[in-house]
Amino acid sequence: MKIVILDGYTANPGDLSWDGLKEYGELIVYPRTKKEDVVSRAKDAEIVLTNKVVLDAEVLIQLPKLKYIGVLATGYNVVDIKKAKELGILVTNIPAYSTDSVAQATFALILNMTNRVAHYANKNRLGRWSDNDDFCYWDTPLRELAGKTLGIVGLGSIGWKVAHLALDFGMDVFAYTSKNAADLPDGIQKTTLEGLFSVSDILTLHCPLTEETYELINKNTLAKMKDGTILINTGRGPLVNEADVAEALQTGKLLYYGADVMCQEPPSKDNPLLKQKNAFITPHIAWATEEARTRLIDTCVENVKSFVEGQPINVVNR
Ligand SMILES: NC(=O)c1ccc[n+]([C@@H]2O[C@H](COP(=O)([O-])OP(=O)(O)OC[C@H]3O[C@@H](n4cnc5c(N)ncnc54)[C@H](O)[C@@H]3O)[C@@H](O)[C@H]2O)c1
Ligand SMILES: O=C(O)[C@H](O)CO
Repeated sequence: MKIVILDGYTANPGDLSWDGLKEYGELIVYPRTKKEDVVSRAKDAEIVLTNKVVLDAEVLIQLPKLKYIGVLATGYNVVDIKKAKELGILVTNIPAYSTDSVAQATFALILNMTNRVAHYANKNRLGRWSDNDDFCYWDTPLRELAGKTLGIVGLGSIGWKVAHLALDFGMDVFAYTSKNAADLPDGIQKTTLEGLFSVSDILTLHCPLTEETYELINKNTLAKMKDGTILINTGRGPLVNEADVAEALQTGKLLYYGADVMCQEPPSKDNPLLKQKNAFITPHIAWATEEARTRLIDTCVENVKSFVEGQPINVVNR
């Protein structure tokens, strides 16, 4: 059995090991693969593993030996899962490996906006505090989270964890979710999408990228939000229309945009959000703690083992 990893570098830049996979076949690990090389690299493989290399219908039909795609991520929007199913290719993902890390990163973005730690540390390096007349100074709005309303789109593994952290901060928590209101823990209130837009001081996106959620945040939905809403996106870039978000940041409709993901990754240098003073963008690293990447690789090996043994787990296209 030939196993090909198309873009192994980000999950394992050298500090972890793919050796667990060697038990299940001949393993070839490419650090990264350009679009034009995908078919030639994957064509003899029964098992292909990808994090962000796109396997769309056009690619899949050129891979007749392929039996299994293991997505090295929770979000599996890079694979055309319907076409894969039609072709008899099983697709799995890695659920919940980075829940704690992504929830932490979500609050890192939020707390950066309320407390601006890097801003003050940088100014103080330049002598701003030393030159001050009083024992303290601030030149950004300082905000307390307690009593503010957090709106969550998608109450899965990450949304759930974020909700609990928010409750611990004393926030009021609302969620747009298909779960029954009665099944939600105390303190998390179910609402409609419209309801969520109108109550949230901070709105955070934790749903997958699908046809339904593509550009969920756009000119029209932004208009339904409170003036000065904070928007957080650690889900996927295309959950928002970036041009509309950039405009909302300029008009003040959005106070801040905090994102770990962008529509194009890496983004082009002229993406307006990168230069926007009230946008704080991290380079898709919420998942990338050593702890989470270790769990990712462990689950990847479990997924491949289960597939090879005929009892596949974490299948997303049954
Ligand atoms: N930035 C990162 O490093 C990083 C890391 C992990 C995951 N992610 C992204 O976060 C997403 C969520 O991860 P998770 O582990 O919580 O996944 P999950 O599958 O546990 O939860 C997703 C939730 O979204 C809900 N959902 C689906 N469609 C929806 C819709 N239209 N409206 C509202 N809710 C909807 C699902 O029912 C589910 O409860 C992933 O799909 C991925 O895109 C990003
Ligand atoms: O979905 C995920 O797991 C992260 O975005 C990393 O790819």
